[in-house]
Amino acid sequence: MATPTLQVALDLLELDRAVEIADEAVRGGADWIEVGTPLIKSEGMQAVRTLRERFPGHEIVADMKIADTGAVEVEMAAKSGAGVVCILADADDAVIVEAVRSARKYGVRLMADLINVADPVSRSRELAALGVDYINAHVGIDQQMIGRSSLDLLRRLAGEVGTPVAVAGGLDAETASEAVAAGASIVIVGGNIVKAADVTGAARRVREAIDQPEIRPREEESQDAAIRRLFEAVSALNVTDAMHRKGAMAGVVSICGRVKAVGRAVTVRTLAGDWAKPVEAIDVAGPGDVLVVRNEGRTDVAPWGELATHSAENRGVVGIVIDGAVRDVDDIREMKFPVFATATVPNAGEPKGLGEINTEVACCGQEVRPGDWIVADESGVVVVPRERAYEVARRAMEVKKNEERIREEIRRGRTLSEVSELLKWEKRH
Ligand SMILES: O=C([C@H](O)CO)[C@H](O)[C@H](O)COP(=O)(O)O
Repeated sequence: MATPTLQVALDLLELDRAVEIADEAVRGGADWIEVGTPLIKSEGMQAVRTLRERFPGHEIVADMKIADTGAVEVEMAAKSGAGVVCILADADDAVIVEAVRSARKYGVRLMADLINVADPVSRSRELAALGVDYINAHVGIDQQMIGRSSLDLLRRLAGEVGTPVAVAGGLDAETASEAVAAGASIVIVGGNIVKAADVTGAARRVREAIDQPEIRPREEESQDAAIRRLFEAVSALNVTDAMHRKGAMAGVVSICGRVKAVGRAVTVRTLAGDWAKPVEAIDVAGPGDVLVVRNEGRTDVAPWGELATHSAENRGVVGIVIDGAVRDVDDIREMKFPVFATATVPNAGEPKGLGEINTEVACCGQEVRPGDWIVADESGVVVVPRERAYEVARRAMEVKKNEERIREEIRRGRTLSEVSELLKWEKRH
């Protein structure tokens, strides 16, 4: 079998950064350079021309995702220097046929992107018959975030399609190996190379993985375990960024400084200062849960203190969030237990038992339902609706990865404004 091709996908918005990253990726062993769809939308065909000039020895792939006017769009990309042009597999046959005619005329190859195709095997056969050169088993970035897998798609095509098959969608060194073993001849990697601080190192790891595929047995992981693993690896900031800057509680701070809590919410609504329900909730909670207490928003009386914290810790509870005050702060700090509150106050109320456990509560500006996920650290507390938890956790990890490259570019001397291109992307009115 021929050595698989490594295609690096430059899904960036800015050409200078893309050229720099492409250069580093090529040094790590990337063969083909893909001008990603976001880059084409941001910089137009100039991105294809520039990369063609800067990398004369490498194939340039224009990820046009063509949906209409097949001939014209292939012509644009071909005349700008692309050798491979991407079209949506789902485009009408009329578009595909025109794109193929144009590709033949300008001496370029067509890659059909299976993103969102209902019957990938029969569509791939149809596309091959229409003259498409490569099939790309691609699961898009938004689809990856809800758990779709490009390897699953690739495996469905194995042995069914005559044309060379590419694969794209969240691949890294480990999954790139699996992709080659599953029959991919072109392995496309975007984020896991271009977002790395060390792009060359990341590309090299994928290169080695596809040249000498090594399949390690994968451990099964439940969705809950994956959510927890991802949330534990990111910050509360990454999580709110992933939620379009939403979900953060207002005015609640960490009592113990640098601590972190990740878990599902057990909610408590209590009459101000009535500490019976918060303490009873410890027995309702299980290991890995976070108690979220609404104390009517009052800060003059504490429904929580050191003894409750001890009891919660023993039970395996991993954090407490109080829309209200806490006391025994010195003892809690010694315990380094993650307690988040809006205030501290010495006096407790009485255990009268007025309130509810595990009903919806409004806490510091956020609705919290039992089972919602809480991610809390020194910057504050973020609530993630339970039905979106997996997607948000995946997106938060992407935010974190993205920041790795930005941090590296700042370290090299660019300003944050330059890296983020703030002026270019100011909203026009
Ligand atoms: O085609 C892509 C996507 O639709 C954005 O344009 C990506 O290039 C492709 O998914 C590869 O990127 P990663 O999924 O980040 O590896």
